[in-house]
Amino acid sequence: MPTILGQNQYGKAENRVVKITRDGDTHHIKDLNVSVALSGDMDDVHYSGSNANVLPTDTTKNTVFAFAKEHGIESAEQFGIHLARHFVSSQEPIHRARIRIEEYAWERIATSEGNSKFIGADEVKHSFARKGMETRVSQITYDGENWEVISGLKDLTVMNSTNSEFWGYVKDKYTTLKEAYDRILATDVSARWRYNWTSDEQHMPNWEKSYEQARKHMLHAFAETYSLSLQQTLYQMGSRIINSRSEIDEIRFSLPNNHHFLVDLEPFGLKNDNEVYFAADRPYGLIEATVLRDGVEPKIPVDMTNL
Ligand SMILES: O=c1[nH]c(=O)c2[nH]c(=O)[nH]c2[nH]1
Repeated sequence: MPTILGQNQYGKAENRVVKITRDGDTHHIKDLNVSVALSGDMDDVHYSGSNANVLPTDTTKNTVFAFAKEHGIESAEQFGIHLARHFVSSQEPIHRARIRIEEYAWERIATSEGNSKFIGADEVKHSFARKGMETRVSQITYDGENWEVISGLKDLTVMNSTNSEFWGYVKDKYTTLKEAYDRILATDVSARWRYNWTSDEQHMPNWEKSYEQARKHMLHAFAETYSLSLQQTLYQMGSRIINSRSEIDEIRFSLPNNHHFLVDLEPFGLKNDNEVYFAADRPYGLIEATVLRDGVEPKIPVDMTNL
């Protein structure tokens, strides 16, 4: 044989598993990206195509999701140890398992007012923002006379682990979506808001405070809205800002609907009680709209991605 097989490994990469643990109405999230790589007696499959030693990569994916239910996710390390031990000890031909895990950190959306039935002391029990992801953006335009200031943010990832439904939609012969009465609502907020300040340089808005307040109102509205659609949540987020910040007249959102699908664990004899989700990255719904102070002209471009 003129060639020989060198190092090899296989498995399912990037299994996006989200586990919600419900402690009464306080929820906890574990959000992992788990990649499995197995190696062992795999000469035959490469040389002759015999799959006799091959545990399918699809099975390694199922194992990740089933283990999230069966063993929980105490820590990424503990979860990885369980998985690696399982593959090596249950499959004779597999001698080595490498589990790589990225963990995405979430923090609770803090609120101050305590003004809603969904709000605890100072944290919402089921609303989270991904740590350290967002970027603040601004665009300043001046023609020698007038200013236009548009500010905003992108990649602010938020999640409600309950208080979201989606049903009553149009159904045609291609509709397969099941109505949802308790789903995860997650999005990466991209928002741009326009200030009505145009010329009086003695009376500029306080940009820092305004940004901080707009962001806060947006997050509170996200957390406090019992959502029947992402469109409804979007409108609530926008109108909360317009109603609380007189210096802002217009806000435009681009909100991907980051789908979380409940994993079917029945084939493994496990019940999935809204605990283990597959976080899909694409395709995603994309919900976009402008919210305006009544009577003002919209000026933020429909396609604001370059803004
Ligand atoms: O909040 C939603 N809005 C939609 O328009 C939509 N469409 C869909 O399939 N799921 C959802 N969710």
